[in-house]
Amino acid sequence: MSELQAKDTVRRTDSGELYGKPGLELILVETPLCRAVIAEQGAQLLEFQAADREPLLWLSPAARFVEGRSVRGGIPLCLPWFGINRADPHKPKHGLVRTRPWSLAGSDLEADGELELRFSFDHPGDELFEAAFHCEVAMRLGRTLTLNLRLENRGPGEAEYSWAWHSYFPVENVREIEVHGLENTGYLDNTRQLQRAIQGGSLTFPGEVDRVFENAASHQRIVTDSPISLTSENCNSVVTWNPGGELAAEMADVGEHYRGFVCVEHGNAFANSWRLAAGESAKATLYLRR
Ligand SMILES: O=P(O)(O)OC[C@H]1O[C@@H](O)[C@H](O)[C@@H](O)[C@@H]1O
Repeated sequence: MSELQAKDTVRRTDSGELYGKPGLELILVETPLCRAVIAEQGAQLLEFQAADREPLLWLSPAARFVEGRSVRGGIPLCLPWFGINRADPHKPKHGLVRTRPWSLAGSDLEADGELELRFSFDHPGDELFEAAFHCEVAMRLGRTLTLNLRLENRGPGEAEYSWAWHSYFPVENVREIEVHGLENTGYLDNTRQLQRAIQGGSLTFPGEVDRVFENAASHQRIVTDSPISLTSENCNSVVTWNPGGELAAEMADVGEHYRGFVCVEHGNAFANSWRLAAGESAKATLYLRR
């Protein structure tokens, strides 16, 4: 539907106005179906709440809003490499797009009341990541949150991309929740130099947990009083993370708040990384709701 109607529900604001911490430009969406806050930097969704539902995403009470730094919470997109850059560990963790300016390329209010926002990002190719690429993220904001990614390799040859939507979900106490949907799946344990292990039953978080599940199922459920459902298409890796108390104490934007979130991240990393030929593109989708 019309861009005009979308304008009535999409407002530009900033982190000073919304959180009392100036620093980043934000987009506030309010429709009869949901409320969302998005940082144009990184096309990072910070808040999403469907009408009559509890908030879907966790935004750290200690989050910082600084240009060039990722905000702790919501859904940062880690790309074109996930985690530590294995070729050069001195490069920034989780790639470069989460801390860069993106452009809001368009918005449409659909007939069913859902709002679609489209963001785009172009990387020219440089010393951080040699291949040029183009990235589009479409957010469909309704009762369900739907994220679509399209990534196009614009480099002259084949390039490898690993990435994830690094989603932070709110929980009352991370020690009391379970994640279902990863049973009997192999993982790389990032707390033990990526040793391989197999997840037996449901996943729990008694302390630091940092696991990369390759070739994972496309559906998970975070079991709390108000469960969260995660379904993806063409995301073959799932990463689960909570730093636990000791590590969190060293993270200024987490600290004592570590109990209040769990990360269940969908993407394609490690064995599932995308190898794209020159000019080739690939797509993935994530559906989240509670
Ligand atoms: O602090 P960052 O760079 O946002 O990363 C947070 C965590 O992100 C997770 O995805 C990784 O598996 C962890 O190893 C990492 O610590």
